[in-house]
Amino acid sequence: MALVPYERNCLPSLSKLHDTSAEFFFASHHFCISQDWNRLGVAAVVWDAAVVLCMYLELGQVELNGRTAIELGAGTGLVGMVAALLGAKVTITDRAPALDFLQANVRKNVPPEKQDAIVVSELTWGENLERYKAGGYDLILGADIVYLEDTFPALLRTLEHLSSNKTVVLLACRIRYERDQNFLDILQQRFILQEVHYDAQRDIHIYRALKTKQEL
Ligand SMILES: C[S@@+](CC[C@H](N)C(=O)[O-])C[C@H]1O[C@@H](n2cnc3c(N)ncnc32)[C@H](O)[C@@H]1O
Repeated sequence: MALVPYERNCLPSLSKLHDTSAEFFFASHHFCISQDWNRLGVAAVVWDAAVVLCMYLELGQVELNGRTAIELGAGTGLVGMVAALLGAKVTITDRAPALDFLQANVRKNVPPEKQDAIVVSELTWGENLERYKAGGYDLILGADIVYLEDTFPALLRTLEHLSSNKTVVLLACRIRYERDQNFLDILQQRFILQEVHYDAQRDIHIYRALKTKQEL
């Protein structure tokens, strides 16, 4: 059963959707990501936003080496794994039903010497946030996590809880509906928001959010 309801025009192309694996080359490493749309829905396919965020991380414009990062709504965990291979210590999170699949992808794709750089952990937005250190991360990563209006207040609370004044939030988004833009407008009331990248081929925007004014 799908984890969350979906809308037809939100989906990756049907051919990609039913592939049981997807292959990528990032951070000098070959990834073979297992996918299982039929069993787990949105959390078990690699979305274009994840691919574009990995490409952006590879550009080196964000320091990852020795940094602590957390990925929200990680799905297959591709972004978090790439961040770890680029030098970060990463907590890769999603809702409980997605975690076994996510953990299996991490075990399968991350070389043994890098496994210690990754922790897979449950984080449902807005819930039990005290389990995660307030302001405890240098970097917060999210690919295609702005899509369910009901979750927007909880997602905002989560971003606020995890961010310090030095945290960089990177959100890779396809803006499908007015409500997605509304979330960014609300985010902009609490964070300094800037579009830092746009992939025209895949129609994915990357936004950087910072809690307070600082040197960009
Ligand atoms: C469209 S998928 C994106 C997955 C992955 N980031 C990617 O781009 O390939 C949205 C992800 O957000 C997660 N998600 C949805 N609602 C959530 C919530 N309330 N708390 C935590 N994660 C949630 C889903 O389980 C899913 O993995």
